[in-house]
Amino acid sequence: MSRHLPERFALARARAVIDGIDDGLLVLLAARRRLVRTVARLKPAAGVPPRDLGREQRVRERARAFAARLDLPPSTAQGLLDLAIGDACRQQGLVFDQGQGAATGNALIIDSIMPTPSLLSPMTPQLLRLLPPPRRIAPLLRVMPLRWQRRLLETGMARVLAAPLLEGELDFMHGRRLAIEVTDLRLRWVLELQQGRLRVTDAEPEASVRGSVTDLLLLAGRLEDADTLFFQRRLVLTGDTELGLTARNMLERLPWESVPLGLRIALNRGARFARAARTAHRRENS
Ligand SMILES: O=C(O)C(=O)C[C@]1(C(=O)O)C=C[C@@H](O)C=C1
Repeated sequence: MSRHLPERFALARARAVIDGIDDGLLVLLAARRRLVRTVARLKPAAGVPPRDLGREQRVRERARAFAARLDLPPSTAQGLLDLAIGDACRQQGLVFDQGQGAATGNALIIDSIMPTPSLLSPMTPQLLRLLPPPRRIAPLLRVMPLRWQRRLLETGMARVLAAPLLEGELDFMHGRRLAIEVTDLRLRWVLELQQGRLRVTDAEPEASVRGSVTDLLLLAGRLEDADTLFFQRRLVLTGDTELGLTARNMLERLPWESVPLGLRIALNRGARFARAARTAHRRENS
């Protein structure tokens, strides 16, 4: 029995992380539902039918193409999207037939009047403006318990920083505490290197890196470099300058190629999306 102990322990840990990821999926599904509510309100005024099979088709095709790049079986992506679209249909009182997506009841199907993707792209900023800005998403994130946030973050960092961690590039963090503050999401995590892994701790930080979720994502997705972000004060360093600067230099040298491809794509897409949404919101407010 005891010879299985390390494996049992590792198994329990891995399952706990899976639980955290499942929670993340549910948070995203809840966010999708909120947007479906907005879309449902807009459709009658926009003269668009409640059920839109063309759109559903495109949603599925996008998911299939993205899944292929992530090495995810197409049927898994298909199943997930069927679930999300089915939920959105029920939410709007539309009858969802999983097979062909044929709507019954009162829902109108006027596929032919749907805009082609090329006509859709100029609308993107308008649609993006409908997304809640990060400060409005903050309360939604707070429903995710702190220990789940920690688990997600620790797992994410372990994957992104696997190579520098192995090569000892983060050894300067031993016993040091650096905070990452996501200002618009009102989130803060204090990081410390413990037994070769970056952990989130409750201790007070010695230095902090502060920025908006979009700018931090742009940095993580390599769409902006640390130098520019710090120079433009979109990222701000406070506290122990030496620790902060060492962390900053490390970020600068991060071997991006060593980050798993799927994660790189996800970070890059997430960052582009966040940037486009921010630009759309800024235009609206200017
Ligand atoms: O985009 C819409 O109009 C939605 O209601 C959302 C959604 C979806 O889940 O993606 C659901 C039903 C529509 O037929 C098309 C798409």
